[in-house]
Amino acid sequence: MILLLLTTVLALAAAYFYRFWSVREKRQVELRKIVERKRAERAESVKFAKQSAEKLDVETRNKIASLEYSELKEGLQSGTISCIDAVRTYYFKAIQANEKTNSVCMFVKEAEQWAMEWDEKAKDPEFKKPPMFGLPMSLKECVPLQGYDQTRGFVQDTFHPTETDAVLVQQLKKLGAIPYVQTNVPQSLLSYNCSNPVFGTTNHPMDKSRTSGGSSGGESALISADGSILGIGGDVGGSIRIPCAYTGTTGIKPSHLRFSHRGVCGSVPGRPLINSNDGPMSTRVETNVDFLRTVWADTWITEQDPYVPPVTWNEEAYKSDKKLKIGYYTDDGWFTPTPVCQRAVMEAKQILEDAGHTLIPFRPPRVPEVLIMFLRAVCVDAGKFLSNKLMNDIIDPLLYTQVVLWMVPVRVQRFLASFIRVFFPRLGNLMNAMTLSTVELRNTYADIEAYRSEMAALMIDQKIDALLCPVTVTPALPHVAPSKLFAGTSYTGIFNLLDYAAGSVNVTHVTKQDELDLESDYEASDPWYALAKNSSRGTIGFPIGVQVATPPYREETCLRIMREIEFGVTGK
Ligand SMILES: CCCCCCCC/C=C\CCCCCCCC(=O)NCC(=O)O
Repeated sequence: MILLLLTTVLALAAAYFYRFWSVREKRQVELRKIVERKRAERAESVKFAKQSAEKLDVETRNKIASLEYSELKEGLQSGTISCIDAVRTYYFKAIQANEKTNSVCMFVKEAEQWAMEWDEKAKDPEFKKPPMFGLPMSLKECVPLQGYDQTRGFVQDTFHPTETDAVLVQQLKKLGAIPYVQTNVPQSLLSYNCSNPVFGTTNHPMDKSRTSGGSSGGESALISADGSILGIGGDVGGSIRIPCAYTGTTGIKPSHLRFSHRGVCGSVPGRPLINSNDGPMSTRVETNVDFLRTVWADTWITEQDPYVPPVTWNEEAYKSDKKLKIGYYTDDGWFTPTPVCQRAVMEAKQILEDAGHTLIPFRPPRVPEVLIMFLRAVCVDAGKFLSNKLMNDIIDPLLYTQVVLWMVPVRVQRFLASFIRVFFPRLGNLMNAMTLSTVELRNTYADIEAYRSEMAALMIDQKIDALLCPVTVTPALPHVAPSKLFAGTSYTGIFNLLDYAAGSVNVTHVTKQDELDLESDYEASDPWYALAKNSSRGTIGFPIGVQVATPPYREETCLRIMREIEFGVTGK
């Protein structure tokens, strides 16, 4: 009798799994066909951009291609450069950068037409050129651009072009900027590598086996390979700052309060307290400054979206010579960064002290707990939304570790945590991160609000204007590592949890001595430290950035400090 019952149960289970597997296989075949169509569409768009770029003579192209941001802007304003020539130059540059990095999702064909329309308008002597007249700009793929997909790396979201531009894109178009290319992202956006089944894997320009970071990794690869002069990324846990740090570029995530989120869908909708925001990325801090100074010159954004407070650019704060008090830390007490990431902070500290600022040791309290709050609130529903989407898609192999973690039922995670804690305490603790109930989630929201108050009090009491710290724990990682090393986001995630402005700026490069220090001083005391150590080997010459953070509405001070660090490093 028992044997019969057992056989029946096993047969039913096998039938269920067979059905599940065959339905999924059928869907996978459909999805693979969609990928083929999308890739063909991308190949067409590359062909179009190539043909357009070839219409420009090589001499003019080389001249425009060699210009710095301010020179290009000036040339467009004075009329020595036409919008169409600028767009064709940047089509050409992006094609070349893409061949090296696979950073482009789609070229924006309409960019040609928009450029010609602006050139036509400029023929009228009465026409007043808008401040971004003719500037080619790259956009992270998830930024809503009318007529183009925002797949976020999901095959199921291809061929669903958005009908309305994001408020920021509307503003950019009005200001004369020309979006000419969409750049790659990791599937789901919730990762700091850059790979998806639709457009493939984006590579670091210095080494194909490493990632350019994520989720704005298409942007960082394109910009650092000289295929874009200014791009828009997005950041909910480091997605602007980590790619910038990995590639030697610079970017800032403003507090989410300063941009509109109308019609914008991040990695997980319905996420009230871990705030994502768009932000500029480029090779120079002043390019980012110019961008934010222009889009915040008036209250246009607030007029389109009443939820955005009418706070305009504060030039006084950016230009101020008031000496600042800056709290710094090289180790957040959760994940000790590799020696080179700590050295970068100490060098930036020295630069700021030389400029007359006061730097004091400061470590945000209870970072291990903060990381749990961050992971719980960034996933919101323990990964249910994402795992449902992923189960109906082709899953990118570089995301497997993370996906498995989202698939394991939370009660099982909690049960396993008590054993895992014995030999891998840090993972054991994080295995309590995913929420079990709405009660737990509400408590976490309350904890985040309390933490914001606590940090505000600490900084006000000690009169601290800004914080300086590592961006992350290693130089650019091999593609597969970020999904295993999500614990390394404690340095960036905390500033999304606090909703601070936070930016990343290059300070140094990995040296032979850094590699020796890694071998002698960095203990591989658990699997995460071992992975960080192993992955950091062979990175001599890779760029290393630092992070500057300020409370909301102090983006100008954050940029001022970033600019001072950049000046101290480059002398220009
Ligand atoms: C072991 C316990 C289970 C935990 C499972 C957690 C899986 C990892 C989840 C989140 C990792 C967060 C990484 C964040 C990287 C930066 C992403 C970002 O800023 N994205 C932008 C966006 O989403 O818009």
